[in-house]
Amino acid sequence: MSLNKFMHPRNRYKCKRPDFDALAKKYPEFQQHIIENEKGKPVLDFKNPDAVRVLTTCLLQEDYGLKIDLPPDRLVPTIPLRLNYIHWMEDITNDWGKKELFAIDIGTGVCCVYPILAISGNPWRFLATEADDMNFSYAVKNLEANKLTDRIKVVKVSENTILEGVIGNTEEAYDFCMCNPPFFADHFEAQGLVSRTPSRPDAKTMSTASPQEGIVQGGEIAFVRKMIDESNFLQDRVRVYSTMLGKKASLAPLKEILRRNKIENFASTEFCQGKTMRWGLAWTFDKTVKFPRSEFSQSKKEGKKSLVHVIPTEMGERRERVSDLVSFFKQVFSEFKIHCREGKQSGYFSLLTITAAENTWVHSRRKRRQMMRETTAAPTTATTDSGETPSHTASETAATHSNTAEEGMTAEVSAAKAVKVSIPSEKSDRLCENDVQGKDTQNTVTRTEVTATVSEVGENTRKSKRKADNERSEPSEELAAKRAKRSTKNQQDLSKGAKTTEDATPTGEDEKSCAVMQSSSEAEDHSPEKEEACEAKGKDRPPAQFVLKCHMCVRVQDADLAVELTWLGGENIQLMHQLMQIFKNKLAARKPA
Ligand SMILES: C[S@@+](CC[C@H](N)C(=O)[O-])C[C@H]1O[C@@H](n2cnc3c(N)ncnc32)[C@H](O)[C@@H]1O
Repeated sequence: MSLNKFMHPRNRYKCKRPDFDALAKKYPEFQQHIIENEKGKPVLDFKNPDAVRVLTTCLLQEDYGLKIDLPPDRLVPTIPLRLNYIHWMEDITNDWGKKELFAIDIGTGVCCVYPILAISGNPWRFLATEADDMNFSYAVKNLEANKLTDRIKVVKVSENTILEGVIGNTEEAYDFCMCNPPFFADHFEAQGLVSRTPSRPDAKTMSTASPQEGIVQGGEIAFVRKMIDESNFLQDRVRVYSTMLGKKASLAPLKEILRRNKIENFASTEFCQGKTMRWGLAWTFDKTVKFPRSEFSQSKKEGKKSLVHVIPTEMGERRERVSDLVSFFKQVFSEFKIHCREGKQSGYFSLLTITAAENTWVHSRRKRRQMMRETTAAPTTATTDSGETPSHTASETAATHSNTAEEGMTAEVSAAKAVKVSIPSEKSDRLCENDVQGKDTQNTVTRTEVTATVSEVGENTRKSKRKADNERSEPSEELAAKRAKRSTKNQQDLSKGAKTTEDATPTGEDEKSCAVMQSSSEAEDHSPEKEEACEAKGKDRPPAQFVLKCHMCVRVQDADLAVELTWLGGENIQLMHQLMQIFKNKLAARKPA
């Protein structure tokens, strides 16, 4: 999959890819490396390091007016990928109210690629460091040949230091530093023999880095750990420290190191180009610095339209079958008046399409709230742990509790304060009957006592509650008109159903099950003909107007069973999240077989 759509929006190559035809006509050295692919299109052989080198020198000449000399046995910087990092630094520093920035490039390489690209679009200056003799002399030569020495100063450094030995004894302050560290711990890793799984196809490009450029003891994690240590000593001598990472797996341990060093203000991002992905990590000791949000993660989050819940091993060990689980879910559907149509099934999976005409799970909560109010109208005693009368009434307390637990949204529960509410045993029986218990709910209801938790719930929960409350207060015709409008939209969403599933960019296990889902024509077909055919066969027809429609896949996953919901349409995706939580709670509350 090409990642170009996630290239930085200002990357000049995002919409206008290098024109190989035009470059070949203008630069004879480039022409030599052009081959025709099977469709007769001129392409470059990216596995040939000479071809990659010539592409970089031609682009630097054509688009930046620079004459750069790149030696044959050193890393060739690819320009479009490098630009993403520079644009990220522009985004970070954009609102500082200062344009003329002074920055550091750690390990600048043979042509100071980051500084030369960065100063072409910004009034910045750079201090560039390099530990390798050959790289250093090429860097000096290239800067001189292009008259850039007044804005970029390159210094030869010892490889035992990263920043401390360079700026530790000076007074100068820098706005930011950037770095493309050696990624690998040894030759095996550098050749892709360690981290590349056998199932992955061969890399489309060859690394052109020499060992001194690509390999460092301990790999990139060790290099950046040292950088973090040194930053801890240098503190705000550099306002923002940053680095690129070659492996996603390095992000989590490095973030942990930052946390352990009590560096709380940090951010990561993705640099995407073609089929290549790199990661950026930045941190600061300055609390006023605000890091921009990563477009890539954001879009992945928004595009994620399926939820998977694996039923815990203890239950898997009961040798429960897919069909048992489906029967269980059918009871839940009937309790919540959710229409269910069965699709393909085997001993290993079962596909269902579920349609809810109304949000019965919120209604059940309302009913229970009402019941709680009635309950607390009777004399109750409510005390906090400290023995004080809580400022919340018992009914509010119980309602909040029920809201948090049962609505099952991903509410951020914080500042929890336990309040014990005594409820007459007869009433609590009624509560037990309907209550949804489970480990996720953290709620305990006994015959004689309800231990409720007064919680601050996250903004999401509040918003959705506000929306529900507004709807409740709307006149019924308005509500009906609104519902009808939504329903039309839902139908339109449905006609895009297959695409929605594709957009979900599933990974790993998700991918397998989605593939199964997409192959199920019955589950996908929502045409009126199909609905009528169902009716003719005596099958129940799904409601034409609905608040939620999704696919459900119950399947064997390793030793366990899993249930996956994939959004097809409805009021909002939050309803699917709520329903999944209801399922989780019901699953956790059922009695052992
Ligand atoms: C992966 S290359 C990056 C080169 C260039 N910045 C680029 O992006 O193409 C890493 C560079 O860091 C240099 N290097 C390694 N350790 C260093 C250190 N402690 N200080 C400065 N440079 C170092 C290497 O010689 C090499 O040129």
